[in-house]
Amino acid sequence: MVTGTIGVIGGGAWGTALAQVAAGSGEALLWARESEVVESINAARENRLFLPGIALDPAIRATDDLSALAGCEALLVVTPAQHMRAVLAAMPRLEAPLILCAKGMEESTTKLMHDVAREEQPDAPIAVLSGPTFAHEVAARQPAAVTLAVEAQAVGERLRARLARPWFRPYLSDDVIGAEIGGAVKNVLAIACGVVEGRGLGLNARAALISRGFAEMTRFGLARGARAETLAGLSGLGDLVLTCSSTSSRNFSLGKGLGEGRSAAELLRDRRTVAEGAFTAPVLDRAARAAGVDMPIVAAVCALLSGEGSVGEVVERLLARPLRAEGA
Ligand SMILES: NC(=O)C1=CN([C@@H]2O[C@H](COP(=O)(O)OP(=O)(O)OC[C@H]3O[C@@H](n4cnc5c(N)ncnc54)[C@H](O)[C@@H]3O)[C@@H](O)[C@H]2O)C=CC1
Ligand SMILES: O=C(CO)COP(=O)(O)O
Repeated sequence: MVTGTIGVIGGGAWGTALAQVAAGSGEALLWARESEVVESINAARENRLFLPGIALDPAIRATDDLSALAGCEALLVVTPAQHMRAVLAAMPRLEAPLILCAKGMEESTTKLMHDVAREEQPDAPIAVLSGPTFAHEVAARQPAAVTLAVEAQAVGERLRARLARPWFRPYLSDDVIGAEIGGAVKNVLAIACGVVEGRGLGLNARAALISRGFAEMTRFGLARGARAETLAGLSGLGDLVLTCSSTSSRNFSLGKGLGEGRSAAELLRDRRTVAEGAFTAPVLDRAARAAGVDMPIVAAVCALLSGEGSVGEVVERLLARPLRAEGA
């Protein structure tokens, strides 16, 4: 059983919500880049910048000193995907388990987060925590379930015991690749579903897009070594359904703006919060083409983000694709 302090790297909405989870059975020490986040958590028990209005557990302490987390018994790594490598590289060599929580792929290398973490911290056991979890609901202790994927079962059981709450249920898996691919791909598909909403294309179109998007996720996942059952579980289909259904999703909201005719540049300018799908889309498109995997919805999202076509043209291109068998 992991009984000591859990470190949380990243004081955005999700890092703060996970600190709330970890603080339910011990101390959570959260590192945030922004001094105002550190001050607001320590002085007011609230993250006013990224998770306003939620009272935080007194067992959460915040720090701006990354090295202070080196002695923690396990570390939840919750920076945006593009910043994870730099943050892990800035830490001393770690042996405590790293629980990766970002949903994305590295732009410069097309690598998944566990590959990046292994390169930067080769001695640390790696776990992936992913699933349908809006931060504000988890932080308010509303019921949620996640996939906790770890290759070493004993490590997984220890982490699950430390993180499980009556309202937060981790389901163990050993499919680290599958858990990561689900979370990364669903963000891109959520942008596409937002476009459907913004353009007023209807609920039938959205359901079709979720199903055909899931077929793309499955094709890509299987090509990269994921298991189909993981992709159909909490971290894949579960998170896809959540994120494709609500403006609480930053990715869905971004797509909705695109569907309403606003440009990606305008929508992404001056953002404080992260919409990971905007970074993942071109990387995923590149990786899919390299692997010979057909991902037309992902390609359509890329075209919209890069301004290569209007919403009308991109939708028309998707609908003009040849008709084929459902399983093909
Ligand atoms: N918010 C949510 O409901 C959920 C988010 N996630 C994932 O968690 C990850 C973090 O997202 P959120 O906590 O929502 O972030 P957020 O959008 O609430 O905040 C942005 C975060 O990015 C950090 N950041 C910005 N520039 C940085 C840099 N140069 N180096 C390191 N960090 C930097 C900020 O400090 C802040 O922590 C993402 O991969 C997201 O997909 C996963 C599940 C739920
Ligand atoms: O990953 C999430 C829910 O599981 C959060 O989705 P957004 O990043 O689109 O807000």
